[in-house]
Amino acid sequence: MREESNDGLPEAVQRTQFQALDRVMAMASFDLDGVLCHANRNYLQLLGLPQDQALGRSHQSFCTAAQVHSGAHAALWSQLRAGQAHSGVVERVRSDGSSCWLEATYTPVCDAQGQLTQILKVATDVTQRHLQEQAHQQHLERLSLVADASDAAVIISDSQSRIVYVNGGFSRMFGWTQEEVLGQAPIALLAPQMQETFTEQYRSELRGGKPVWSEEIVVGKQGQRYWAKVTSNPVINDQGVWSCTVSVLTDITRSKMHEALQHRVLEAMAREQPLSEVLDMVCLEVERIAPEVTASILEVDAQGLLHPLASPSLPSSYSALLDGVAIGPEVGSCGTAAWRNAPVLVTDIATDPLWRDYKHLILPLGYQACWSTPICGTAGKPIGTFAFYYRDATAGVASAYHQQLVDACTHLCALALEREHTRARIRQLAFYDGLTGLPNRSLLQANADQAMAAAARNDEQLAVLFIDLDRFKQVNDSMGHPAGDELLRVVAARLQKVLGPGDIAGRLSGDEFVAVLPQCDAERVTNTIERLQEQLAEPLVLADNALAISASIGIAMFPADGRDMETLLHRADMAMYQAKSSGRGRFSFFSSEMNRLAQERLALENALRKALQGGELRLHYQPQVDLASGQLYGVEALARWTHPQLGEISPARFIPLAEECGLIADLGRWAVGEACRQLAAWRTQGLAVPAVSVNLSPSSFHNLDLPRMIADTLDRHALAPKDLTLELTESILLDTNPSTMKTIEEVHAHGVRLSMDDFGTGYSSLSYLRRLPVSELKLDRSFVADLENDEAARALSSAILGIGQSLRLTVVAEGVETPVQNIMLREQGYPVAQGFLFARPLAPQDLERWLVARMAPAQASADQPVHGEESA
Ligand SMILES: Nc1nc2c(ncn2[C@@H]2O[C@@H]3COP(=O)(O)O[C@H]4[C@@H](O)[C@H](n5cnc6c(=O)[nH]c(N)nc65)O[C@@H]4COP(=O)(O)O[C@H]3[C@H]2O)c(=O)[nH]1
Repeated sequence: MREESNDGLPEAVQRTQFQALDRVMAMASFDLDGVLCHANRNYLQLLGLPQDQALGRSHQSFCTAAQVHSGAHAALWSQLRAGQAHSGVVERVRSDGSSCWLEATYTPVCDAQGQLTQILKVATDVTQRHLQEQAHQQHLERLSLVADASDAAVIISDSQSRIVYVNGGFSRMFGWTQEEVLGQAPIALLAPQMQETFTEQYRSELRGGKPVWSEEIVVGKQGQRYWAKVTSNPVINDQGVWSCTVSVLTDITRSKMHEALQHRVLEAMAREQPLSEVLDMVCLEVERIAPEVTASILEVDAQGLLHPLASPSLPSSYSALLDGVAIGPEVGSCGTAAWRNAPVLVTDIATDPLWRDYKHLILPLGYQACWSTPICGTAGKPIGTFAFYYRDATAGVASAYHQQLVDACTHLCALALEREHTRARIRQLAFYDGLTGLPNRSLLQANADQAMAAAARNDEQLAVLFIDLDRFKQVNDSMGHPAGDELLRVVAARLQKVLGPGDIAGRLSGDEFVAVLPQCDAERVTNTIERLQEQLAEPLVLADNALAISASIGIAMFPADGRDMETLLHRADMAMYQAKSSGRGRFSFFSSEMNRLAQERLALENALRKALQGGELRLHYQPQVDLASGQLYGVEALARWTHPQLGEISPARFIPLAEECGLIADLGRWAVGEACRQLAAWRTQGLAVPAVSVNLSPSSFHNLDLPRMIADTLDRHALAPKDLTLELTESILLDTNPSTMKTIEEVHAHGVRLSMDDFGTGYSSLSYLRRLPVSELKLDRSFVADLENDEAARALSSAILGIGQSLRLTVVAEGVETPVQNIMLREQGYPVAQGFLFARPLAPQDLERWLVARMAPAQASADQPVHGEESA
């Protein structure tokens, strides 16, 4: 190796320096082709080559294949040949193939003429250090990999609480990149709601070298919230100074929600709080954790109908509207979620077709979106729905945080609902008869006790019915027990069909049933029993046999026959035996007087039914007289019944009976038909009867067919609609049946006149006169009776006439008995009157005589009475 003296030092000094370098450094020189020309001992040692094998080798042979192939080697040599030095750590290959790392400087060397002649290389072996650094680097990379792969968010902040590092978990959890958060204070960033005092306390702990643990609600870049477990460890440096803090945040939202909800819900369940309270609490807790939602829980029953269970923050009027709605493919979010058995998210209620039929209920409450998830029972079928309503559809609807809430809640709701179902099932087993589903003896007793206490408080009667099936043993023995069971089930169902909402039914044992009817007198009992016998008599086919069912029924009344259930049951049982002994399908009251009355009433009812079918009913006609001219204005048809044994029965008795036993519509139809027939017959005889009035009770107007029936009848007898007047009573206004008004309007539209009977005795509001299309008022006879002696009656009759006239209605005075009444009414201006003064209700032939007598000019005056019914 040639020595150069280009730095101006004396050659001896230079030599000494070189010798020193030669001792400690590896040195070599290459010609411009890269051939090794000289290598000192250190260099040869480093490469593991003896001098004779080393010299003459190319520089490239000491390089790695990668350096050669990548062109790095060629680039280095181009640089050197261009006269540029190169320094750096380089990897070189030893003779045994292993790698060594050199801290090397390649220096191009020129001769005295400035001509580049060789490349001088000075190097130190840094293999050891390099390997250590490499290992360290790898270690760091692995650490960073671990930190980034972790789900936990890691933050390193300096002693000023400024973020210097965040891992990948942090970015995934909160949405910020490292660059976005560097230099920020972690607490201000993630938990801005925290008080300053918390931050102070936190820093003071860390400064003291203590780790800090806490559980906080933290917020991410998009406002998403987590419940996080935060562990912060201070790092204290060699000088004992707090240099930085490593904080690890773990998402514990799910477990925390479970914990918060579960704890409260399970505690409430353990305290036996009612289901609605438990579920209300779930909703309120959810709304506390996530104030942007309104929670609602609905039940889905076995028939697929929705029932509100809890929605404490929604108006109860809204929930009530959902009660009984059937689930289906387009029934809002909840009905659809239950139908699909999958969550349903509707982000725009106003336009989504699923809400088409329901949006008008919820939009006015300010909600835009609704997300509903089915609550599934152990069988996997939906037993309820859990929904979030959102006022603002843009703010994190159905976010991961909400999903976690839903997961926690649906689980708890399922638990609470199933527990309720189990309890209901236990109650069912303990208190209900397994075969028929009716209350068993214990529940019957409890319910009856309550009903009796109420009856005693309100001074009301109550009936206990002991019902025993006839020939049940025969069915059981001949057709087998399954048929017997089926028969009992059918009887239970038919019994329930007959009873009203406040009535109580139960099965005692075998074929013995009991019914308790609160607020019930003997008449209602008889009606109920008749309906029950009718129901039981409906045809029934069991095991291919047609059966006729009947029951013997005994009745005991509270308080007359006993004041406790035991006594009443015992007496009803005794009465039942009495009924059974008199034949099948009978009933008997425990009290003989009541029994007599009830049996009489039943007999009368059956007789009326027969009378109606067998033509025992007749119509009598009472004339209505035009007071100015004395001419006949019309006749009122009044029903008459002569019983073969009991004789004449007053309409005041048989009309209400016909109402109660459902015969009134038939009676009305018959009366209209008969009155029209008679009017037509008179006209054929040449008798001028201008019109006939027929009384119809309110329930006749329930029949939508009535207008057609009336039109047909008029046609059949070639009568005009104005020939018929229908008399209604003011009680029609209490009738809530939707058909009533429609039927009245139609009859009126056909041209049949309507008359308001007994006017002045009923309702004080006269506004109905505007609603009802009547053309006639009938002044009640009580006013007429008092006319002579009572100033007020006179004033009222005059006022009623005034009302009639101002509404252009004909006013007919009823019950005119004396000439003085007649004169007074005439003076007041009454146009028409009716009463015993003119004639009692007359049989048709008597009316004919009356008319003939009246028409004969020489005969009696208009005020001359004719005694019809007495003379008939
Ligand atoms: N004290 C007295 N009474 C007089 C006088 N003039 C007539 N009357 C009686 O007053 C009643 C008038 O009939 P109403 O007010 O429609 O009252 C009727 C009517 O509401 C009802 N009714 C009668 N026939 C029928 C019918 O075919 N169908 C329906 N639904 N109800 C009927 O039975 C009620 C009673 O009918 P009746 O016993 O026939 O009683 C008749 C008649 O006999 C009088 O000057 N003095």
